Amino acid sequence: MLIIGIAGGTGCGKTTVVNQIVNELPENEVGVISQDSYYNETSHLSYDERTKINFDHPRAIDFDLLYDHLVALKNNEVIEQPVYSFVKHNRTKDSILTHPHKVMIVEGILILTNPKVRELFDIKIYVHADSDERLIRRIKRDISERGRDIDEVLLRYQTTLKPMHQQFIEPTKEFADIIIPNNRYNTVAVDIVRTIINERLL
Ligand SMILES: Nc1ncnc2c1ncn2[C@@H]1O[C@H](COP(=O)(O)OP(=O)(O)O)[C@@H](O)[C@H]1O
Ligand SMILES: Nc1ccn([C@@H]2O[C@H](COP(=O)(O)O)[C@@H](O)[C@H]2O)c(=O)n1
Repeated sequence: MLIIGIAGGTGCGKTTVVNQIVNELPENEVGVISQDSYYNETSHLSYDERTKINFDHPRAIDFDLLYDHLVALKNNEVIEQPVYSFVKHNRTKDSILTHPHKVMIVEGILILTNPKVRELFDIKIYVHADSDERLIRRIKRDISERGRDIDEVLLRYQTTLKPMHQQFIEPTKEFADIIIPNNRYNTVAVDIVRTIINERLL
């Protein structure tokens, strides 16, 4: 199994890059794990308390569960990937049966911050987009897809997104084997990554 970690700040285009890679690979050979599925289970908190969580800090993520799931997949076991709701700020009661594949892609803002999880990646990729570009994309996406309004996104950006990006996310660029510049759609970089995957799969 080849495990690829794809990190980068919110709105840099990780999900988009993953989809571009996946679309060009045979369906049965690739599986995707999202770090967002591994936000801590917080049912013991009220909705208001959950809105105050710093979702851009590594301690918001259940890295132990993510690590155990990746090891299980490596051992050819099927896992139950949790499903996360950005509207409820919590895991739902659902899970997705995720089967091991020749290529497993793990994407998320903080996945390169955890040393144990980082060690499991055969290829580490960091997607870069400038902060103004990421903010614009985040505003549009959170309003259209995640039930937020402009004030919520901007407040979160100033109080947590920006400082956490500088403290935890941007520094993980140094762990990357490949950095993809993604201020514009970068089909050349995606082609290169796909070629590397195909070579490793031979
Ligand atoms: N290179 C790009 N240029 C313009 N818009 C992009 C680009 N990559 C992604 N987007 C858009 O930006 C938003 C956030 O992208 P997404 O892939 O969800 O980022 P991430 O997973 O890193 O948060 C989406 O609406 C997506 O369509
Ligand atoms: N309840 C939540 C949980 C997380 N977020 C934000 O999601 C971002 C990570 O997802 P990307 O797809 O953008 O990589 C992260 O910046 C969290 O602030 C949220 O808004 N609400």
